[in-house]
Amino acid sequence: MLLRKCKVPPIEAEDKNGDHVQVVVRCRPVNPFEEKAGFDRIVTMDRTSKCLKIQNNIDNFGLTRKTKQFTFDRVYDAKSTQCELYEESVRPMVEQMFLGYNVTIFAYGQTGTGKTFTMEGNRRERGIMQNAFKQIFEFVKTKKFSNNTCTATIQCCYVEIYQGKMRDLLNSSRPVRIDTSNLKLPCEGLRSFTCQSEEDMEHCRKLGYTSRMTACTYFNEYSSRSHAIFVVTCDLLNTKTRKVMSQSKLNLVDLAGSESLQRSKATDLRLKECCEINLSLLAVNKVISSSMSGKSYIPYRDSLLTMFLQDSFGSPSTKTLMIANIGPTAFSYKETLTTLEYAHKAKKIKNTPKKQTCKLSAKEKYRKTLEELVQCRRELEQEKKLDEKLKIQTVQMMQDAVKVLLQVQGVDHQDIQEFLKFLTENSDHLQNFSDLQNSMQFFLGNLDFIPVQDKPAN
Ligand SMILES: Nc1ncnc2c1ncn2[C@@H]1O[C@H](COP(=O)(O)OP(=O)(O)OP(=O)(O)O)[C@@H](O)[C@H]1O
Repeated sequence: MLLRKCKVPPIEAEDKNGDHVQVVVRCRPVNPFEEKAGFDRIVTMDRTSKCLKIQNNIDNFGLTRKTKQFTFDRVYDAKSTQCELYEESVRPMVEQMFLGYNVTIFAYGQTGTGKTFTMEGNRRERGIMQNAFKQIFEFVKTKKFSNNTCTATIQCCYVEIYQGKMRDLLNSSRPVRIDTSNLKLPCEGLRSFTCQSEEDMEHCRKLGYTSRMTACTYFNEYSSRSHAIFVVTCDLLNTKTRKVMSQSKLNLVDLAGSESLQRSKATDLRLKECCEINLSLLAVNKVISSSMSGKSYIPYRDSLLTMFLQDSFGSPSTKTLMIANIGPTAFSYKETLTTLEYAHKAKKIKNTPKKQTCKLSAKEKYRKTLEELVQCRRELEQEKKLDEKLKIQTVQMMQDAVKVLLQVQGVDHQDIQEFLKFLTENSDHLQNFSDLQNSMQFFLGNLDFIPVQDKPAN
């Protein structure tokens, strides 16, 4: 087991494991058209080594077969389930929203590769959205029951970008326009709904989904012709002090699919849509390239999509997960290779400055401590039995975390002192593994709600 000890400040700001854009690749099954035409399967994956290989098509002389290899944060082959993808790659990202981060999860790839299936699911399998709604309300309920010091306000809205215009998918009668000065939601006129349950959110999703622009194209019977962004905002309020403890959001993005103009055989409106989609995806590509090369000017303003998602690329308060969807056969070799190269490039974007030599701000330190504890709890849950060394280490880690918080400016000292007391009194009575887990759960449940002001630490 990998049990990392919480560091007592100063904590070095360079994060070795998590602040790059996370990139996973998902390959859909062979479709009936590819099956019938007998296209070769050209993509192979190894989930353990996270490595993916793609073979090129045999050239005109049938001579060369070259293989290109890529490594990503995770790879999912055609047999992988929605549930596996969610549990391994998405759940830890959504968890970050409760720590005050803005989280963006987006599906990218050629048309017909399964972006909408991945995000919205179908009648048989829940997609990322439904699973995220469940996770959010599980969190809200746990917190409300574990202590009554906090309330969470969860709101959602659903917007589509179609042919360079924004449209509110939950209220199409009102005009919507971009407003980047509004940090919480870079939009004006977009209607937000307050949700009390997972079902409320699902209702909004379904409502928006049915209003989306779709059309039958050469590649996909139900092709999305727009970029759709479902935004969940989460405001945590301390009921005792009435202070807002954190405001964060989750962007769930189903991008329209890229298409080769030549191969798509599109004409008229479909052709216009196709051009518009490709242009906005090119703008995303340029933003990724500029963020990666550390340029000071990032061309966010090149498209509505990049303006709306501005804080998803290269911002220190954002965690981003890109799901690159691809097809498995030689039918789309070129497009698949382009998606993989693009995704590989995105993997190099860092959401934090390269190296910070200054100390972390109080809020960052607080978040980091919570992150370490959440990670520790996850690792603990995978353990089969509790040994004495593990117990001592974990309790020590919780105590260190409390000390970190005590040194952070703006923390409500009285609350933290209470936890320290709780830990000291209880550590000797931890008899078994579930005691330790409960204690950790209790600790995290309460710790999450201690307000921290964003002042620099001493
Ligand atoms: N992993 C998968 N398992 C089973 N079916 C899949 C999978 N991925 C995609 N499909 C099926 O492939 C078809 C195309 O998927 P989908 O519409 O989600 O593609 P898309 O990338 O969103 O396309 P577009 O960009 O044109 O909107 C659908 O019928 C979908 O159910």
